[in-house]
Amino acid sequence: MPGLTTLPPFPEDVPTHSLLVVDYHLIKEGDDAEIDKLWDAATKLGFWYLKNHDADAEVDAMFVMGEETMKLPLDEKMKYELGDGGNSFGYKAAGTNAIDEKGTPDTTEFLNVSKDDALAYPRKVHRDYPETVYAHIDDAVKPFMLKSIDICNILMSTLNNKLGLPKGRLHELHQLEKESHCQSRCIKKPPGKAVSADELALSAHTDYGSLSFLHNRLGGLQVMPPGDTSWYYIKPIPGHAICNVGDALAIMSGGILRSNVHRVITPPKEQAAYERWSLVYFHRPHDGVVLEALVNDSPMIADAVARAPNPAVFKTGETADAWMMRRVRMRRAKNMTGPEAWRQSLGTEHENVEAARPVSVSVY
Ligand SMILES: O=C(O)CCC(=O)C(=O)O
Ligand SMILES: [Fe+2]
Repeated sequence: MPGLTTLPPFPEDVPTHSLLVVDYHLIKEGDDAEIDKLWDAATKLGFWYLKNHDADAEVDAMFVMGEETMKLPLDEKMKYELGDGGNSFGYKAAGTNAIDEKGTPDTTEFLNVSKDDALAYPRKVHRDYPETVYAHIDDAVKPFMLKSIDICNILMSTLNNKLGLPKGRLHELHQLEKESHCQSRCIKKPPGKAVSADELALSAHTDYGSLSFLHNRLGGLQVMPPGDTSWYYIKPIPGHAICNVGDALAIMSGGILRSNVHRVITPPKEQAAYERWSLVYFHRPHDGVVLEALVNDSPMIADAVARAPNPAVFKTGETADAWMMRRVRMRRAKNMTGPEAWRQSLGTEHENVEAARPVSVSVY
């Protein structure tokens, strides 16, 4: 099982970025100092470790489900492939996403399960999934989703209050009962070809949605901190999830919350020879929510937008649904017709990466 295999330790001698460690229990209890720490993390880098999340058993069960699914014959998995139209639920085969504007194919497989399909099971909302998903719907998929949703909701409402928004405002835009692109994602990356190669598994991106609740075992995830031009590994720490802010919350908050650019490359040093597994829950606004800064709900947000060098970024005019589908569609290798297609696949990383390092978008 991916979570339990003995893996080489994360090396000490690679450039690593430390993250603040936020204690979920303390956040839930409303501890002021811990809430300030979360605020610091969400506004400065947009990434943090989350400890005491009590989701380890659910995460391990999802890795079992993910491994069983990835072991199915390719032609079976292909029955559930996402396709090239912008759908993000189902199986993403290796080689179907582009990692650059030239259309270089990726090497990672995903299994994305919709929150709507999982929670409505046995009713189908969006699509069917491989039999392994249904075999584990009650012992893995639903428990993982429900736990992740609870955690994201608590973090989000804490940020809601710090942003000076009326109580429950962000919650109104992320209603569980409404259809959304919320999903779990299991990712499998094959062993790297060369120990030293910076082979890209996921090219530089920002996450589409509001909050991501990530679990990985091997290194490979990297961030480019604000104002920096280098990539730094985020060290996986047992029992610590990695959380990050996505574009939707960055936009709604007028840029106060940071959706930081990140990527995944071959795990460092001896870890490169191993399969890399990761698991994410993506918390996203429900379909139909227009992505724009909540300037009428918070003076703090209104002020941030008024001072922004490019306020247009915070009034996209696009719904969460359209935003997601455009970006997913334009990352497909088949649709990658050049720089304009690549640009359309980007979210706020366009601004972040361009500002920090103009060459990195075209390199990766
Ligand atoms: O696999 C990881 O560590 C990160 C995955 C990620 O960034 C994503 O799926 O958006
Ligand atoms: Fe990501």
